[in-house]
This record gives sequence, C-alpha cells and structure tokens, in this order.
Amino acid sequence: MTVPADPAPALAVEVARVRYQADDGDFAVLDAVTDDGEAVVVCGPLAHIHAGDAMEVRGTWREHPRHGRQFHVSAVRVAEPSTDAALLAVLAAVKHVGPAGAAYLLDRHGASVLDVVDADPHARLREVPGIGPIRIAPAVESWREARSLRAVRLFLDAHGVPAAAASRVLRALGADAVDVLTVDPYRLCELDGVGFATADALALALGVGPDDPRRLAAGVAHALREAESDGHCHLPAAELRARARRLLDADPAGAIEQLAAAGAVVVEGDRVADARLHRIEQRLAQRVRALLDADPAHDGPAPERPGGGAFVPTDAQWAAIQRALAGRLSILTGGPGVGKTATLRALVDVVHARRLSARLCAPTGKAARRMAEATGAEASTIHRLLGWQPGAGFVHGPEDPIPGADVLIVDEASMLDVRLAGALFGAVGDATHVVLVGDPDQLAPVGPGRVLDDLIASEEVPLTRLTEVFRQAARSLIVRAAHAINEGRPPPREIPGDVDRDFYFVARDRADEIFAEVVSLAADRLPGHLGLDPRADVQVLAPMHRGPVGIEALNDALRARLNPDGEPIPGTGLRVGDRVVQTRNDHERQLMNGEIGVIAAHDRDAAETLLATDDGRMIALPAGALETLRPAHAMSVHKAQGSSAPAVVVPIFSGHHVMLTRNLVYTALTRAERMAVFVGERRALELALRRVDARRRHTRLAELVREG
Ligand SMILES: Nc1ncnc2c1ncn2[C@@H]1O[C@H](COP(=O)(O)OP(=O)(O)OP(=O)(O)O)[C@@H](O)[C@H]1O
Repeated sequence: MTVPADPAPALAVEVARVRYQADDGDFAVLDAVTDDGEAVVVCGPLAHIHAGDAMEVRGTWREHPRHGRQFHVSAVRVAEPSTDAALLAVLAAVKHVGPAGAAYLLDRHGASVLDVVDADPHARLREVPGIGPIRIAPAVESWREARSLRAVRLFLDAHGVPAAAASRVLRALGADAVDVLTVDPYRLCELDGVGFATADALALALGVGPDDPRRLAAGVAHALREAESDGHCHLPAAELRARARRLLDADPAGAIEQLAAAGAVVVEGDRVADARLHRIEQRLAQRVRALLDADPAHDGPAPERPGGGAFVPTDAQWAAIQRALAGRLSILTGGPGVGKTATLRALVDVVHARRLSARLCAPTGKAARRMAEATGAEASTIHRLLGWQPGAGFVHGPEDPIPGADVLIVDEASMLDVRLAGALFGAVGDATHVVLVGDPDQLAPVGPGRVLDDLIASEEVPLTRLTEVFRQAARSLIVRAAHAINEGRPPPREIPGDVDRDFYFVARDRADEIFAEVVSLAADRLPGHLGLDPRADVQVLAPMHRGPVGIEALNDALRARLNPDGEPIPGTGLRVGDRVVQTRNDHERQLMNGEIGVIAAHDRDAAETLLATDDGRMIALPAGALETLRPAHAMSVHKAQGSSAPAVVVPIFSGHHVMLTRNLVYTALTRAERMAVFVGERRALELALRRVDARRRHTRLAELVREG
C-alpha cells in the first residue's frame, strides 16, 4: 500500500539512471538528483526520459512500503540539457561518439557544446578521435536526428502535450516536424496511437479556437479515419456528423462542405467518403466489371473430367473448375473440409495440362505457405506477387500487369480489403483469369471494405459454393463444430465413435477460473499431451485486449510461465524469447500485419533485434521497428485471420459480450490444425451464436459492380 505524504508541487531534477522501465513502454522509475543535490526516486509516465536529461516534474511524494519515498509524477517538462552529466549523456548517445568522444567534445567546447556542434556538426564531429571519413556521415545523421528529437520534445512539452510521442512525430513528419505542427497541429492525429484529443490540446495551446474551421475540418477528417479503421468505406452523413460532434463538442456541419470543396471528401447523396478511399473503391468496381464483361482468354477445348485416380471431383467442384476457365472472374467458397483446397489443386493441374500458367497468392505469408504445401505449386503473398518495393509502392499495376498468370488464384479472399483488392485487380493483365477462393463467414478483413462478401452479394460474379463435408474431414470434431457454429448451433456434445476428439469445450464460469484454465492448458497441458512446443505451436485467441480474461493479462501470465528470464529489450517492454505479432505492414522488411515470430536475439551495441518468423525467416530489426511488435502468446482473433496453429485455446467469457459474434468464434475455431479447446461459459457461446457479425460495413462495391 502507498501512503500519501507531504505534497510537493514541482521538482527540478536531473536523471542519473533509468532504474526500471515497465513492459507497457510508458511507466518508468528513475534515479534523479535535485538542484540541491538530494538523491530522489521519480516514477510515472517517463519511459521517454533518458539518463542525463534535466526535467521539471509535478506530482506528489508518496511512501512506498518497500522502496521508500518516491515522487509520483503527473506532469513532466524536459529541459535542454545543461549539466555536464546531461551533456555527456546526450553526446555519448550519438553514433560513433561514445563516452570517450563525449568527454572530448565537452572538454573542448564547454557548456555551449551543443550549440557549437550544431553550428557545424560535420566539422566538429570529424575532430572527435576515432571518427574518420567513413564514420562521419552516420555520426552527423545521428546528431541531426537527436537534435530534431530534442526540439520536438521541447515543443510538445512546452504546449502541455505528452512528449512520449516525440520519436513517432519525428519519424512521421520528418526533421521539420515542429514547423509542420506549428502550421497545422492536427497533423498530429494522423499518427498511429495519437488521438484527436492530443492534437486538439496542442492546437488549443497554439491559439486555435474551438470553432476554428481548421479544427472542425480536422475533427471530421479524423472521424472518417476512425470509421475506416472500423472497416467502413464511407459513412452516412448523419453518422459522420454525430461521430465528429463527439470529438469536437461543436457542430461540424459546415466543415463537411468545406472538405468536399477542397476535394478531400466526396459527398454522394447521403454518403460521405474520404476522397482517396472513394476512388479506390470505384476503380476496383470498374476493374471487376471489366473482367465480368470481357470474353474468356483461355476458352480452349473443354478439359477432361478426372473419372478415377486420387481425386474425383464432385459436380460442384467440377463446376468451379469449369467456371474458372469459362470466365475472367469467378469465386469458390465454402466452410472447412468441403474440398476448396482439393478443387484448387485440381484446377492447377487442369491449367498446367493445358500448357497454361497458374499463379497462386494469398494475403498473408502463412496462408501462401499452406497453399503451396497443398498444391505443390509456388505461392506468394499478394504484396510479393505485385512486386512491392519499399518507398516506391507496387511494381505491377495497369501499365505493367502481373506476368505469367493465365490463371491467378487468390486464397483466403475473405481477408481482402478494398485497398489490397484494388491494387491486385489493377494489376490483372488482359489474358488473366482470376479465381477468388475463400470463406465469407470468416471475420471481415482488418482494413476497410468486405470485398469477397460484396462480390458475392452483387450476384454478378460466377460463384461455386461447396457445401458437402467430405468423410475424411467429417472425422474431425473441429470441422463438425465449425459447421454447427456457422449455422448458429452449439458444437455437438454427442461424439460418434469414428470421430477424432480434436475439439473440447471446458466449462468454467468465473473469470479467474477461465483465466487459470486457459493458461494451464496453453502453457503445460496441451504441449505435454500433444508433444507441442508451447512457445511456437499453441496459440491463445481472445476477443478483447483488456479485462480479467483479456489478451494483455493472458500474455503477461503466459510470458511469466514461458519466458520468465528473457533479456529485456530496453524501451520496448519486450524480451528475447518472446513470441510476438507484427501489428502493421512493414513493407521494407516484408514483415506484414499479423505475422508471428519469436525474438531470437538482441544486440545492445548495434541496437538491433533478430526476429525468427514463423515462416522460417530471420529478420534484423532496428530499434524503431520494434514499436509495432506486440506479445503474441495470446492475440486477437482478428489478428489471427489467415494464419493457423497446431493447437488453439479460446476463452469464451460473457465479459467479452460486445465482441462475441458467430463469425468471431467460427474464425477462432478454424485457426486450429490439430486441437481446439474452448474454455468458459456455455451461455457466452450461445450469445455469440445468436449474433451474426453485428457490425455492418458501409461499402458500395456490390452496388457499383451491379450498376456497371
Ligand atoms: N471430391 C472429393 N472426393 C473425396 N474426397 C475429397 C474430395 N474433395 C475433397 N476431399 C477430401 O476432403 C477433405 C477436405 O478437403 P480440403 O482440405 O480440400 O477442404 P477445404 O475446403 O480446403 O478445407 P479447409 O478450409 O479446412 O482447408 C480432404 O481430406 C480431401 O482430400
């Protein structure tokens, strides 16, 4: 227990040492020295503070039973470094300068060393012993970065905005970040993880009034961005106004017209869309329409239907193969075990037998790998197929379509959002047939739109829906339970003798019981029982991040069991040995949203971390690239789309009721390859079964394709 003691409103200190940094990358405990030379311990949201920084903090003194007297910080303002220790710390952090170079520079230039080096970094750093013609360029670059970072931090601090975002601001807005933000403080809320409220606080501090047209426009634009992250391609005007009003506490009506006049949004009847997203959706529809209206490119003699051998297609499966050859665009759908993959393999064989070329792709690396294993043909991610080049975008597009693809087969098509689908369809050449394969009952994609669903709903695209579950697959209780769930029925409790028991429902009622059971199953019992590696082969999937059975708490507990002694990676909350998931597309390193790996090593001197990805690659990540990694012993069902694991454990908890839908439970279950265990309340599962993906997405694709 902590006991409040004498309050002290403000304290000027210099940081001697970072004593502890919490896993959340926010909280830190620092050893510091006051202006009077008293040693103090300061704690609070200070993860962005370094040894050597001078700062003014506000907060209260508290007595901690074990750690003694501590200053709990509520607000912090970092000063330009002025003491020798602070200056040395700043200098030593510059690449190739180090402690010896720092001492040299301080000795030579004294208290004004920062200004002196700033005046001509190249000349001053070149004088440092050990910095020769090769090291000088990275040293100067590192100096400039550190200097810009200090400037951004001071700027944010001075305007009462938490400076923790400084490095992100710098990366997103570049060296002129302070100038950019002074002109348009709302650029701040374009950054991931920075809300409108933070940008608004900066704007108000810079003198922007509550009814300022810039503020209203920024509120509307932000509301549209948020809608996009909810999956919408547009919003009804009334809903947009309501969302913007919640952010602004002011009426944004005029701002929508203003944005429309400036070409930033498109208003069509009652709908308002971001102009760029609007164009992407429209172009996608045009490309789809063009494929539907075009003649087939490969309508040679009818292929011979296999009548014997390893695979004899059913009528529906054969129809799918014929449709793939008869038209430029077709869709193959169905749930687990209905033979989508078998059909796809047969299609590839038919294509090859005709001496045509097939190219296979999927939205995620893992799905592409599964596709390659199942068909024996090469398969790649869509990004790789389109030749993504960092900084330059996709190589293939309308001018330079995907080569060597008489037939292009796209698996896991339920994951296609309008952006990726737009890029893909934009790169389909004149002689290419496209086949989309997927299960529309899976969760909608993370990005905006719901392409597969919309194309099916348009009723314009030739479609084969496979429904017959094959005997082989029907032996799996996972497959049986998945079909039951998809039809809104609970998983079967009576298990026929010839069925493999690869799915269990462990009934538990209380949050703490569910939690303990999930952790014990994932960390000990399933790996022991099935001979699996608990760090790599068992995936806990949960609907929500917070709360007693949330992803965060589960990750903490699982990591404490599975990776208790991993070396911490400073400033990240991660440890060597952690299982992690990438939360954004990092095209430069081909590390895509949803990809999973284990942190294999960390080199402190080079500030470089090695990630061993699930698909067998070893990727070197600089410090800045770690921000988008999150612990992944447990992760969200949404993140797990398009991937799978030998064993999957899913808490089913009524506290997650806002997220519980049939599609979510179905998607979680179908991620399991060998074993799935649901742990929790039957009534929570029943609740989920009654709810078909509750949130409708505002999209126009079906309508646009229909209208032509
Ligand atoms: N025409 C067929 N005749 C006999 N067995 C078949 C036929 N088609 C598929 N199967 C068998 O049914 C099982 C499921 O097929 P497949 O793996 O292709 O389904 P899927 O729809 O891709 O399922 P999932 O989405 O779970 O991967 C396999 O064992 C496959 O060999």
